[in-house]
Amino acid sequence: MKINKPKHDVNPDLAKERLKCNFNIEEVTNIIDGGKDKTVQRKKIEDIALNNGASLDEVPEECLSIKERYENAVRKSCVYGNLVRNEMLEITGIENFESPVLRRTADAFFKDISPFMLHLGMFVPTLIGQCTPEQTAEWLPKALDMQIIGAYAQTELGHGTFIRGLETTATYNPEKEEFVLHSPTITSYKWWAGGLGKTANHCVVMAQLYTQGKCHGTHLFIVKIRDLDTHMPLPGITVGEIGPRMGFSSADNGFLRFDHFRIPRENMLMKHAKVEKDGVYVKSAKHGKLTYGTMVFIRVTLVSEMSFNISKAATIAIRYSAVRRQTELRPNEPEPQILDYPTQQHKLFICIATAHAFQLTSCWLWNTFQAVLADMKKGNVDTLPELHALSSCLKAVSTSDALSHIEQCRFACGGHGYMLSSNLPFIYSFVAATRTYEGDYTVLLLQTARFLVKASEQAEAGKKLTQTVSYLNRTANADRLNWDNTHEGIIKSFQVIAAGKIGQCVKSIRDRTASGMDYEDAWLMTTVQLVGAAEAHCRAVLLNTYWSEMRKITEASSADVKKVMHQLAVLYLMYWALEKTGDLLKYSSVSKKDLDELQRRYEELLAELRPNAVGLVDAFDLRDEILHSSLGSYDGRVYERLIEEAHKSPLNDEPVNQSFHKYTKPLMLGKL
Ligand SMILES: CCCCC/C=C\C/C=C\C/C=C\C=C\C(=O)SCCNC(=O)CCNC(=O)[C@H](O)C(C)(C)COP(=O)(O)OP(=O)(O)OC[C@H]1O[C@@H](n2cnc3c(N)ncnc32)[C@H](O)[C@@H]1OP(=O)(O)O
Ligand SMILES: Cc1cc2nc3c(=O)[nH]c(=O)nc-3n(C[C@H](O)[C@H](O)[C@H](O)COP(=O)(O)OP(=O)(O)OC[C@H]3O[C@@H](n4cnc5c(N)ncnc54)[C@H](O)[C@@H]3O)c2cc1C
Repeated sequence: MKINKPKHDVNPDLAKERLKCNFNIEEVTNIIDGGKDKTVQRKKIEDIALNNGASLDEVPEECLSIKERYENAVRKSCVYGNLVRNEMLEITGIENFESPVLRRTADAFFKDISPFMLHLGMFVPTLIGQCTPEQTAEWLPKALDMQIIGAYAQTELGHGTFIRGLETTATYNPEKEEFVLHSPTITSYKWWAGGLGKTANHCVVMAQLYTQGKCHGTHLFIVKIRDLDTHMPLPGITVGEIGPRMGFSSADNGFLRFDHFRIPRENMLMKHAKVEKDGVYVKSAKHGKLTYGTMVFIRVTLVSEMSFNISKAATIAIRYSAVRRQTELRPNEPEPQILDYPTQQHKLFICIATAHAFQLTSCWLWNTFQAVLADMKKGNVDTLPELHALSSCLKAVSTSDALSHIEQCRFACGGHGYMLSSNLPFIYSFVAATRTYEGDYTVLLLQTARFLVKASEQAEAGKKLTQTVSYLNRTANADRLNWDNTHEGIIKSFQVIAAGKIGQCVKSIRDRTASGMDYEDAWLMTTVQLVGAAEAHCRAVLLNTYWSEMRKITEASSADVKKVMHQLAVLYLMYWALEKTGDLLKYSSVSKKDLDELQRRYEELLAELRPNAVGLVDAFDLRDEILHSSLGSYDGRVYERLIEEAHKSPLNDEPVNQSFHKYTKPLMLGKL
C-alpha cells in the first residue's frame, strides 16, 4: 500500500513498533473501507483534495479572531466545495454526495467545522427526502451545484426536543396562494441552525401549518432568506449568528425571525402531506412522522461519524504513547514507553475496538435504513418504528461512548493532549455536540424505550417479534441466565440483561398504575429505569452486530488479520462485560470466580494486542492533513511539532507585549 512518505525520519520508537506488527495493515484498511476498490477510490479522492496544499492554513485556525476564523473557513469551504462539485463527485457519483470519503477529506480543510457543512449535511438530504418530483427538479440541482446555499432551521429558542411545541407559524392564504411565515414570540426565534447566521441564502424551516383556520402540526418549507446578489437579508427576515460556543467556532450557527414573511404555496415541501390551491389540507397517506425523515437519516450516519472520530483520537493517542516515555519502572532502566502500561492500554485499545464496532454496525444500520426506504416506496411503513427505535438508541449510545473514549484519549496524552495543536480538544468538542444535536441522549433513549415496552408486551402475548428484539421472545420468562463464559455467552447475557430491565420497567409501570397513578405519571416515574433499559438493549444490539459482522467480513481474510480482528471483538465483549458486572450479577449466575477469570483474560488480551497497537491505528490510514495533530503524525516528531506550533502563537510575534508597558510596569512601579 502506498503510504504518504514522511518528510522527516520517523521517531525510532514508532519505527520499531511498525516492525513488531504481525498482520497485513493494508488488508485491515481494505476491510475498514469496505473493499480494496473502495480504498483505491478513497486515496484517489484524498489526493485530489489534499495534494495541492489548499487545505493548509498559514496561521492555525485557533489563533485567529472570530471574524477571521469564519472568513477563512468560508474561503476554504469554497475551495473545497468547488473540488467536490468539479472533481470528487465525478468519482463517487453524485448520489453519494454524503460519502464518508468526502466527509473525511473535509476534515483536512477544517480543524473545527465548515460553515457549509449543514448545506450538504441536512439541507440537501431534506430536499431529497421531502420534495415532490417537481420540487426536486426545481431545487436539488441548484443546491448540489451550490448556486443556492441552505440551512436546516427547525430548533427554536424555546424548543428543540419537543418538535410539536415549535411556535413558528405558516398560515396559508388561498387568495394569494401563499404561506405567511411568522415568529409570534421571542421563544419562536429559530436558533442554532448551522450555517444560517451568515452563510446560507436559503433554509428549510419547520413551522406549524395553518390552513382553513385549523392547525395541522409541523411541516417543512423552503425559504429564500437573502438576496442572491447582495446577500442582504430580505425584508421581513431578521437573521444573525448566535454567538461563541464550546466548539463549532468556525461556523455560523444562526438565529432567524420572520415578520409576516410571504412564500409561494409551492415552497411547502409536499412529498408526504400537502395543501391544495384552495387551502384543503391532505395529510400523509403513509405515516404522521415522515417529515422527521432527515433526522432519522442523520442519526443513521452519525454512527459511522463516531467511528471516524474515535479512530482519529485513537491514532493520535496511540502514536503519541509509543513515542512518550515516562517514569522508571526499575532503577537505572530506561523509562518505558507509556504504551507499555496496561492502564494506558485499557484506556486506548477499547477505542480501536469501538471504532471497528461502530463502523460495522453503521454499515449494517445503513442497509437496514435502505431496506426501510425501499419498503416505504412500496407503501409499507411497518418497519419504520423499529428503524426509529434502532437509529435513536444507536445515535445516543454511539455519540455518548465516542465522547467518553475521546476524553480517555486526551487523558492518555497527559498535558500535551490539552493543547489545541494535538487536535484532541477539537475532536472532543465536535463530538460533545453530537450527544445533544439531532436528538438529546436521554430523549432518544426514551423513544427506544417506548418501542421496547410495546415489544415486551407483544412477547408476553406470545407474538413473534422483529429481528432486533426477537431475543425478548426467547428471554421474556427467563429468570437468571446460566453464565456461559464464551463469546456467544456474553452476548446472550447482554440480551438477558436488556430483557430483564425492560421487564422490570413494565412491572414498575404496572405497579404504579395499579396503585392509582395514571399511565403518564407511571411512565414518568419509571424514566430513569427506561433509559437504562434502552441503553442495555443498545449494548446487546451493538455486541451482537459487531460480533456477527466481524465474523462475516473476515471470512476470506488471512489468518493473522482474522486473529487480530477477532481479538479486538473479544476485547470489546470483555470490556463491556466487566463494565457491567453489577448487571451480570443481577441477571445471570456469574460468580466472583467467573468475573476474576474474565478480568485475567482481559488483561492478557491487552498484552497480546500490544505489539499490534500502532499497526492497528496505521490501518485507519488517516493522513497527517486529516489528523491535524502535533502528537499523532505518522513520523512521530512530537516534540519538534509542539515547539513549531508554539512558535506560531501570535503572542510570540514580538519579544515584549505592549501590555507590559501599559499595565504591568505601572503596577510594578506603583504608578497604576
Ligand atoms: C457532507 C456530509 C456531512 C455529514 C455530517 C455529519 C453530521 C453532521 C450533521 C449535522 C450536524 C449538526 C446539526 C444538527 C442539526 C440538528 O440538531 S436539527 C434538529 C434535530 N432535532 C431533534 O432531533 C429533535 C428531537 N426530537 C424528536 O425527534 C421528537 O420530537 C421526539 C421523537 C422526541 C418526539 O416527537 P413528537 O412529535 O412529540 O412525537 P410523539 O412523542 O408524539 O410520538 C408519536 C409517535 O411517533 C414516533 N416517532 C417520533 N419520531 C419519529 C421518527 N423520526 N420516525 C418514526 N416515528 C417517530 C414516536 O416514537 C411515537 O410512536 P408511538 O406512538 O410510541 O408508536
Ligand atoms: C452544535 C449544535 C448544532 C445544532 N444545529 C442545529 C441545526 O442545524 N438545526 C436545528 O434545527 N437545530 C440544531 N441544533 C439544536 C439541537 O437539535 C437541539 O439543541 C437538540 O435537539 C436538543 O434540544 P434542546 O436544546 O431543546 O434541549 P432540551 O430538550 O431543552 O434539553 C435539556 C435537558 O432536558 C432534558 N429533557 C428534555 N425533554 C425531556 C423529556 N421529554 N424527558 C426527559 N428529559 C428531557 C434533556 O435530556 C436535557 O438534559 C444544534 C445544536 C447544537 C448544540
